[in-house]
Amino acid sequence: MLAIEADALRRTYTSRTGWLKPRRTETEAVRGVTFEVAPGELFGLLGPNGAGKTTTIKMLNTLLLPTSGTARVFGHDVARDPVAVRRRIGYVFGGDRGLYDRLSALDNLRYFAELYGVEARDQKRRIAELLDLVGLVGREKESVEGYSRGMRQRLHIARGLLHRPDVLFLDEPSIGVDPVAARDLRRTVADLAAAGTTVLLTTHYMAEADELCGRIAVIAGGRICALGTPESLKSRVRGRDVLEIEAYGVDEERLDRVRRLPGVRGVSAEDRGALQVVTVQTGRGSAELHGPVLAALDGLRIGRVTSREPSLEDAYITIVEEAAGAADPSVEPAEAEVSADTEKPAEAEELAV
Ligand SMILES: Nc1ncnc2c1ncn2[C@@H]1O[C@H](COP(=O)(O)OP(=O)(O)OP(=O)(O)O)[C@@H](O)[C@H]1O
Repeated sequence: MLAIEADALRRTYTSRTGWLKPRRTETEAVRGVTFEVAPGELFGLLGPNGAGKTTTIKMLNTLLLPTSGTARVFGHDVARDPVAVRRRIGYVFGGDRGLYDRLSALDNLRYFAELYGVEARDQKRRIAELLDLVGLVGREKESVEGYSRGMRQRLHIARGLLHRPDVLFLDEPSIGVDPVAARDLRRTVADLAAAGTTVLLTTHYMAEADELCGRIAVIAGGRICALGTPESLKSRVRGRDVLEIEAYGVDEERLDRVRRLPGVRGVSAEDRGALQVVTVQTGRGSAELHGPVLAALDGLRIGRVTSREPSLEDAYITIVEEAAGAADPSVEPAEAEVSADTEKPAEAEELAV
């Protein structure tokens, strides 16, 4: 049996804007998403801001009703049998919500164990196991107020696992976590999957997705635009070389000049402190493009120039840009079926089972 089956899932949000003349606005957040996750798989959902990742997760974990389409978790339909689904899942989201700061980690876990209906005789052993899994042994009696972000995130994961869920949804777990703590967090997630828990992870950190995920779905504009192993996604940009140029004061005009050069397949720029890093994807063995690219950036102070193999991030940027290019705004997506009972989100923000 599959751990997760999403079949043509759609979700349209309806909101009212304006005070004197209220208007109904519809946002098609998820527009027909289909994928399957096998038991024990570590599956990644990647996509730009507003792509529909959280909405997809909220439909799978029963916090939101789909507008149309179906989803099942270990065979239980999320809309028809939400209680059975909730018994099999845990949900951990990034950020600061969801823990009691004044309480110790131990008391937080005891409280949530009660809430999740963990049998009294199992609680002590289960909490000890989880503190060990997330590396908080020795710190469990300290109040959470004094915890770092990384420690909080690991405590969140322990909380999400108290009732031994078969599937764990991790929505941007490493947001705001420093690199060392993020590495520990990745180890915890990898251990979890190795022990048989199915994990559905969303992240904006490509290196994290590359290291952890067996398969990845890239979602943009509410649709899946690529699905496969990290290697198969990277193979989309295989045969390309990546040129990275550190520069100061990069502007759109110069980037456009680089984009227009023959042999250039993609260009992006990212702020890194006072400078920008311009990433140029070119055909393989295109050392001859170094000169023209630098000439197109003429007038800027240039730092280091390096050439490297494409990464998952390069593949991801290409996939998302191609999807944005392919989306034709003049073509209306198929009609969404908005019915009264799917307009309001389910009340529960916490998953009590
Ligand atoms: N409650 C809501 N009411 C109206 N629109 C919403 C609501 N929640 C999300 N949206 C819209 O739905 C779209 C998808 O949002 P969603 O949060 O699922 O994206 P995401 O991929 O998780 O983004 P991010 O990476 O920024 O978290 C966005 O356009 C967002 O503005």
